Amino acid sequence: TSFPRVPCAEAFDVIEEAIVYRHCVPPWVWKLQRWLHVGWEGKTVKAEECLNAFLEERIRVKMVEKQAKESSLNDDGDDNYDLLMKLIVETERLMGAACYSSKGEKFVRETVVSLMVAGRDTIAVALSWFFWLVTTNPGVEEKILEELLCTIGESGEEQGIFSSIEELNKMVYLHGAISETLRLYPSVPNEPKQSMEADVLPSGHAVGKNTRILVSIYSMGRMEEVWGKDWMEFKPERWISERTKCTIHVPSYKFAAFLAGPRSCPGRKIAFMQLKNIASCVLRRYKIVVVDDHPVLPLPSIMMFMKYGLKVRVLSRKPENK
Ligand code: HEM
Repeated sequence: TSFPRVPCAEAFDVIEEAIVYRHCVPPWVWKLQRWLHVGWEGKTVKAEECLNAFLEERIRVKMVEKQAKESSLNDDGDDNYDLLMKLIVETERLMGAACYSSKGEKFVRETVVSLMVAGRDTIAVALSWFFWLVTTNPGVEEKILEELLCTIGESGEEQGIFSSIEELNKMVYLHGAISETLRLYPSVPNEPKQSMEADVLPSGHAVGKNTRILVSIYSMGRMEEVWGKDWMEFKPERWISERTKCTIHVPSYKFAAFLAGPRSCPGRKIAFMQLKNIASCVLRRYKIVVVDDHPVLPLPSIMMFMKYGLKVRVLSRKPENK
């Protein structure tokens, strides 16, 4: 069986590929293609129209919801909004209602696209690599399940797993397994940067003005001098202090999956929350078995996609309850 088609998700894939494409051809080529609506750029223009129409509709629905909430006689001042509602409210507050109607909607739509680019495939690819690593290291899977049982007990299943951030924070071993996944298979494997001025790197290498540098986050996670002789091993224990049994703080210049410095990922905490929640919901209910002889290889791209996806069998852990 195959999954249902989701046109806006397909449009999103085309737009993401355009980012890679534009790095591979001279700018005049893709700009001309875009102007003529041909080639990959022709597809991208259509994909943008599809995605924009989807987002405009979602924003319109949210605006109606917001107005209904504001005019409701029972408005109790509850500001427990979802992210999109919050974004609309804040944009309106900062721009003023008049300016919002001309520029605000575009701003909200573009912000949503940025968050989707930043937070969609990064999480999806991290989960693929996580499930592959965990299910091919059964000892790790057992320890995660044990930790889950200690943290939320049997009843957690009905309650939707974690009931608080405190509970989530207790999942130290799972945190280690996710960090270890991102060390070996960072969702963003390479970071291209360009120098604005000539400089000298801490290593002593001179860098000229306007020079392109490719930081390989993938290689940094696999350097013996940084991670030790066992760098190839998938070891969640690496992230846990033997003395305190708590998560060890690893500086972002060593573990660079979320990059370091002022432009590092602001979604890091949300990412860990999502990854921990999804990983434990799935592992608790299902045993994932990777199909024999399925080749698991990274695809050279802006994201650490699996070249052939991850083919698995999903077995219920509690067949008697089904
Ligand atoms: C496993 C998950 C994630 C990883 C590995 C990751 C990694 C990164 C990296 C390496 C960057 C720097 C990109 C660059 O400068 O070229 C970045 C930027 C960013 N990330 Fe994440 N990210 C993840 C999830 C998320 C999520 C869930 C969100 C938000 C919901 C998010 C929001 C952002 C934003 C807004 C930026 C741009 C920051 C800026 O340019 O100043 N990320 N992320």
